[in-house]
Amino acid sequence: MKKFNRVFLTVLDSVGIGELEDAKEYGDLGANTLCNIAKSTGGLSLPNLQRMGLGNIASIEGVKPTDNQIAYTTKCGELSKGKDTITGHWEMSGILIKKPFKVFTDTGFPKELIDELEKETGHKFIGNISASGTEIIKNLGQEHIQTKSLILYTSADSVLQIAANEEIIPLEELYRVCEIARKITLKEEYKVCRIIARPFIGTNKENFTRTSNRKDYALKPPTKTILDALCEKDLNVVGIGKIGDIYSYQGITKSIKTKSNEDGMNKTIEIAKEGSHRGLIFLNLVDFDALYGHRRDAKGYKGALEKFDSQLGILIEKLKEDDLLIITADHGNDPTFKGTDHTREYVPVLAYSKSLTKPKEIPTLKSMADLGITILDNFNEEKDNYNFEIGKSFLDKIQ
Ligand SMILES: O=P(O)(O)O[C@H]1O[C@H](CO)[C@@H](O)[C@H]1O
Ligand SMILES: [Mn+2]
Ligand SMILES: [Mn+2]
Repeated sequence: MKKFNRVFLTVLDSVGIGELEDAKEYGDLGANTLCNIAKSTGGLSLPNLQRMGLGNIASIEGVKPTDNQIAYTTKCGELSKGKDTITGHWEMSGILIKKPFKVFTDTGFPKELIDELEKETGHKFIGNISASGTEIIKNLGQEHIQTKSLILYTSADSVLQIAANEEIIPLEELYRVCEIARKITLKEEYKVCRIIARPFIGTNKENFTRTSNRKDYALKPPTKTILDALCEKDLNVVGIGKIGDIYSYQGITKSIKTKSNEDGMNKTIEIAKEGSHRGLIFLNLVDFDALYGHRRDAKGYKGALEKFDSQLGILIEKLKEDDLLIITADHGNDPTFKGTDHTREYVPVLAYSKSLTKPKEIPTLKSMADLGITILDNFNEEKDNYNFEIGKSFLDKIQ
């Protein structure tokens, strides 16, 4: 079987491709991030994804199906209970989340938790509701500047987010507060998946802008992941963008921060050019989700997809014969859908290498873990034996 020297796993954060069978349980019937963006904006122009075969996975306005696809294509479901970033990425690395992470969407956080936070950090907190991050800084930013109280909020995800103006609360102080919040919320009754520092700048609600100094403090993966298994084989596992944060730096040999999708792609292209080091280059492009999906900005989302597509052309060109590129997503976030939260969807899968002989459509994958297991399979030697609860390799199908 053909093996690859490096695997580039690229997660287009929130780029779903249609409702999953259980979408109803999530209130997400009808969600389809890619198709609805295309429909509502007069079609997408994605020449590189088109030649890879994206238009063969679903009917996307502007993206034509092709008989000469250059990548293997399919879509992939999610077995875990949840539709957030951590659940999706952890599933890719072999972890099945059976019990959804704790959320405080409808209630806000209990008073006891806020009291403890105030006591331990020496700060006051305002907000404590479920909100869109850009809206809440608009609404409470002025009060925050006047009183120096920190803005605390949640969403439909299992998150406790703390927003503060960088000129009022120095970044290091915000990070310190988030670390304390992380410790407190390790208690079972408060156990949210992530604490997120949400720094912003600006002087009034017209110009408050969040900065790229966002920092996530996630729970540690509960068990060994496929990333750990790769590290144990002395392979490189390079996390680009928020990958490091998502895995609490477990199973990562090198982490590279990024400022934007464009920056993430540029850094990935640089690595592609270098062409050494066996292993996994794991990239997350979060702008799709954070700047456009949650903001319900279909036009902006379209622009980001088209920008990605143009950089993808460069990446494809720079990849070596024995590199494998897999493009996928971690959940949906349909900007034409109600609310401002993620949507329970299939994700696209495109697998490309210069050395592939006859790319075609392959059967739908049941679990995102199939991606991780395929990567592990790629680096596996006969003697190796790993026990992951989920995941089936499709390496034999993409030869
Ligand atoms: O509205 P903002 O702050 O961007 O929040 C979004 O980002 C967080 C983490 O992905 C989630 O809470 C989601 O709702
Ligand atoms: Mn995500
Ligand atoms: Mn999100």
